[in-house]
Amino acid sequence: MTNSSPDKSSILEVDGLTVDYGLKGVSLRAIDNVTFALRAGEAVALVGESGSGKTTTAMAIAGLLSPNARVSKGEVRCYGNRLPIENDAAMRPHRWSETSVVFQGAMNALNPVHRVIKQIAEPCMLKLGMTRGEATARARELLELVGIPAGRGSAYPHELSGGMRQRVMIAMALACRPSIIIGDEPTTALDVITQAQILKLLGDLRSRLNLALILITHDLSLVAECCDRMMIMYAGRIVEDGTVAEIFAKPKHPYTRLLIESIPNPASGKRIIRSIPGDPPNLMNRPSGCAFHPRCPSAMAVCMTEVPSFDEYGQGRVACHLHRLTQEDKVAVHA
Ligand SMILES: Nc1ncnc2c1ncn2[C@@H]1O[C@H](COP(=O)(O)OP(=O)(O)OP(=O)(O)O)[C@@H](O)[C@H]1O
Repeated sequence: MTNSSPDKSSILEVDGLTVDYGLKGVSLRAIDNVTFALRAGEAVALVGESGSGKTTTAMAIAGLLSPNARVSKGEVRCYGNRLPIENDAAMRPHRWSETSVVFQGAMNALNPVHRVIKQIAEPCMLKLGMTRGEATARARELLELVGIPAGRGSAYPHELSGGMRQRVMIAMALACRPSIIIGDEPTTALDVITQAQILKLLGDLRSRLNLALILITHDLSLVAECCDRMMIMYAGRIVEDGTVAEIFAKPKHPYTRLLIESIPNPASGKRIIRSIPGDPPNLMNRPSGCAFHPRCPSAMAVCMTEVPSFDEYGQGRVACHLHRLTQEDKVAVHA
């Protein structure tokens, strides 16, 4: 069983998902044939440079795509049921129920004129059909669950610290008892200590509630700390997917290797960090073949013409012609 082929324990299956944005009369393919499965309680990081399609993937799963987005191909299934992600009205009952999102910058997401307890109680009334009294009791429980004394629920967002506001966002995300939480850079706006506390909270909640977590981040050190698996995206496609331990120890895609080499590592004593040469591609003019080929130090002729398909290894998969060639060489040597 591999990560690309879901087994019975998969709660989420993303199958060939392809999303285009319409922009001033032209169409931009933001994600292309994204396929993966997620098991209950699993924590997966979506990693890649800006514009690689991480947020589009997450918003499609959560049914929160912007109005100019179009799901051109593929589907998302939750517990085996197809979600109507392309249809705003049909998606309404599913939103925040199976999958919830914790965005960065809670101040923008919270309503400044309502007390936070009211904001947490609201989805409980709307989605779970609770009375105001029941919803308020649940909101108090949720506040305690995320480490805020229930009495603080009478505060307005501006009366809370950044870390507490992010905890409120997590409480809201949990309100409708989802199985999957998506954290879209959930700690980016916070200081390092608060960041660590919020990540610890997400980790604790994950094990207490058996939540699956999709963490979108640029920060690979966070991935190493809190995820089991990572998927690396480049120009709208997954290029590598595997366990965090395996990928950090032995990245197979040249892009993954360069991403990992670009993290500062004081322990290594290296003073010069290698940055990835060149810029991420313009998706209006996507490079042919493997989209990474213009920046790849190992590019070969085939990389310019053919989109690499996935090769599966151990618990992972990688889309790279070089990897396939190296494997074929190994087979030839052993023949
Ligand atoms: N609403 C939109 N309309 C048009 N293009 C969009 C829209 N949202 C995203 N895009 C484009 O889609 C591509 C993928 O963007 P997306 O936000 O999914 O990437 P990302 O990896 O999450 O980037 P970041 O790390 O900067 O958030 C980018 O080229 C982006 O400019």
